[in-house]
Formats: sequence, structure tokens, C-alpha cells
Amino acid sequence: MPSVHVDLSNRSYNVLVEPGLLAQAGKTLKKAGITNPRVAVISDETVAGFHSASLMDSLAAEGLQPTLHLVPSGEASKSMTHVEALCREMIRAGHDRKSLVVALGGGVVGDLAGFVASIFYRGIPFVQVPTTIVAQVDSSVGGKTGVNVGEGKNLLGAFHQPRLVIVDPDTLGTLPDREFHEGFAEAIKHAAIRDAGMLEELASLDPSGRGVPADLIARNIAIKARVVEADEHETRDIRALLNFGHTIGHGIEASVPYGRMLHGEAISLGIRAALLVSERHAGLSPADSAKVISLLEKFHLPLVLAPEISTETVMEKLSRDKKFSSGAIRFVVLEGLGSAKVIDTVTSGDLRQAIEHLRTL
Ligand SMILES: NC(=O)c1ccc[n+]([C@@H]2O[C@H](COP(=O)([O-])OP(=O)(O)OC[C@H]3O[C@@H](n4cnc5c(N)ncnc54)[C@H](O)[C@@H]3O)[C@@H](O)[C@H]2O)c1
Ligand SMILES: O=C(O)C(=O)C[C@@H](O)[C@H](O)[C@H](O)COP(=O)(O)O
Ligand SMILES: [Zn+2]
Repeated sequence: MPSVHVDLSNRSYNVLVEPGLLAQAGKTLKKAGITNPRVAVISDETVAGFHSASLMDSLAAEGLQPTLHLVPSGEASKSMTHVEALCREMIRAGHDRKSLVVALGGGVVGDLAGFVASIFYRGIPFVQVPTTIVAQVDSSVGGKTGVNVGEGKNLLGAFHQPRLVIVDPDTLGTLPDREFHEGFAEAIKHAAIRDAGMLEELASLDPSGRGVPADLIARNIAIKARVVEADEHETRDIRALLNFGHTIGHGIEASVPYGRMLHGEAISLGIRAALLVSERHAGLSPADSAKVISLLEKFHLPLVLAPEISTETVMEKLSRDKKFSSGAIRFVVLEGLGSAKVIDTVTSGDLRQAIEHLRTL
């Protein structure tokens, strides 16, 4: 079974990747030495319909007492309102400091449930069971948890590492096309910043199927794990590289009601904009930009910004980017494929131009 160890001293954990693992979740927790008697499974209504029975049965089979707590599907659930509702529901269900949270779902459920775990009774452990490409290749690893507010994406949250990540690629079989494709934006991001060779592997995948090799998922997790190990709390300009495409991408995602655009779709636009900035500020060749763009196209990801989204709104939303320091813009660029860095020479005029660039193909 491919497995990736995330080495963070006393916060270290394993990411296990294997088809069929969901139905073995109870046993897998025990084997990992996670023995909390009470388990709060947090999921969304769609994911629960497909996959919660298998998880709940596997936990009950090990003598655990799981309770299931659901939020509506989609980005709008990543809010403080849902954090409070989930915490209160867990209290009423009898959960306490000895309980474990298990997040079953995509990045929304993972970020939300992880944040709930970080504050419930001042912090309890949690385990990620990711069910989207976004969550399997990216969000379930690294410990960034949190919620959105009207002012911008992920502006409230905490670093709280999971104790274990259980990835079952078979769960991707129930994803609709749109949700399947969006996830590849994050894998393309990983290739662009750290692993140019993976661009070829992504190019050889069939975007109309649902089969994603466990090794490809593990390769993405390993890229992310090595970055997180080097800069867990994003204080050294290393973890910020994982934010390639996210400055303008998050600005766009927050410019429409949450959920209208999927995260990966917004990041696809953000990557295209960041490639232009990289050509102008870091010497990226247009041929290398074109390779990344053709991969985004292959996975049917958007490259053109809808006319109703104004450049000024995107500029206002991105002004709260967490990488900025005292308002000064800090932007992730590619110098070449597989090599990224943070620069501080990008102006707000450059960002406006890059957003305008998204209006035509
Ligand atoms: N913490 C991090 O490091 C990190 C990294 C990347 C993204 N994120 C966050 O993740 C979120 C996006 O995650 P997402 O794209 O997974 O969105 P999501 O969790 O909303 O999932 C997308 C949709 O797919 C459905 N779904 C999920 N799994 C399914 C399955 N197996 N079968 C059928 N339907 C399924 C969900 O119900 C939802 O409607 C954003 O909020 C983003 O900010 C966080
Ligand atoms: O884990 C990270 O670090 C990332 O930047 C991964 C991103 O894909 C993810 O969208 C993350 O939530 C963005 O972080 P933020 O700090 O910009 O909210
Ligand atoms: Zn992201």
C-alpha cells in the first residue's frame, strides 16, 4: 500500500492510500493506535449518502460508538455558523475531550471538521478521510483548517494536524464530472511548483474516467508533505509556494457567492494569471506556460473569467491574502517548470493586468 509519512516531530502522522480502505477504517484506526472510544463523524449530505454507511459500520465493528453529523454540501458550509452548530450538536450527543473527529468528505468537510476539532473542548484529535481529488491530493494533508467569511477565503482558522489520513481512491467513483475535474488544478499546481515530471503523468491520464492511480495520489501527497515539513506554519516562504495560483484564484472564488465556483475552477484561473505574471517577473518561457495551460484545458478547467466578475471586486477580495505583509503584495511565481519562488516586486497594476488577461483566451 502506498503510504506517506509526514514528519512533524510530535505531530507526525501517516497518509495511507489504498482502494477499499474506507470499509477498513475502524481496523485502520486501531492499527494506528487511535483508540478514542467516541467518534464524531462529520460529513456532508451528498458524501454521507454514498459513503457514510461503510465508514460507520467499520467503526461500529471495532466496538466504537460513532455519531454522524451532517452539513449541506458545498462551500457555503465552510462558515462559523456551521462550526457552532456542529460543536453544539456534538456536545448534545455526549462528546467530550476524549472524543475523536473523523472528517469524511471533500476539502470543505476536511477544513470545517478540522477546525471544529481544533476548538472543541479546546482541541481534540481528528482523522481525515478525503473523498474528492482536491482533498486526496491536497487538503487532507498539512493541517490548515478553517472557514470563509464574506471578506475572503479561509480568513479564520487554525493549524491543527490530523492524526491519520485514510485515502480510498475508490470513493472517487461517485464524483460527478465537474467535481472530478476541478481537483486536477491542485495536482497541476504541485507539478508546476515542485515536480515537472508529473506533468507528463497527468497528461497521460484519461480525464473521462474515474481511475486515479494510488501512486499518483501518493506522489502529490509526498510533494505537499515535504513542503509542509520544511515550513509547517508558513513563516519561511516555503509553504507559501503551495499557494501558487491562489492569490488571484481566491480573489475570484470570493467574488461570487461561495460554491458557485468550485475551488479548483477558481485556482485554474488563478494559475493562468500567475503564469502571465511569472513570464513578466521571473523569466518563465511562454512555451512552459503553454504546457501548463494545455493540461488545465485537458481537465476541462476554466481559463476565461466570466464578464460579470469585475476586476475591482477581485482586487478587493485578494487584498486580504494572508501572504501579504502590511498590505505589500507577495506573489508566488514560477521561474521554470518545477521551480517556484515568492517575490515582492509585483504591483497592483500587474495584478489588474493579469486579471484582465483572463478575459480572453
Ligand atoms: N486545507 C487545505 O490545505 C486545502 C487545500 C485545498 C483546498 N482546500 C479547500 O477545500 C475546499 C474545496 O474542496 P473540494 O473541492 O473537495 O470541495 P467539496 O468538499 O465541496 O466537494 C465538492 C462537491 O463534491 C461532493 N463530493 C465529495 N466527495 C464526493 C464523492 N466521493 N462522491 C460524490 N460527491 C462527492 C461534495 O458533496 C461537494 O458537493 C475549499 O474550501 C478549499 O479552500 C483546503
Ligand atoms: O496547504 C497549503 O499551504 C496550501 O496553500 C494549499 C492550498 O491548495 C489550499 O487552498 C489552502 O487552503 C490555501 O491556504 P490559504 O492559507 O491561502 O488559505
Ligand atoms: Zn487550493
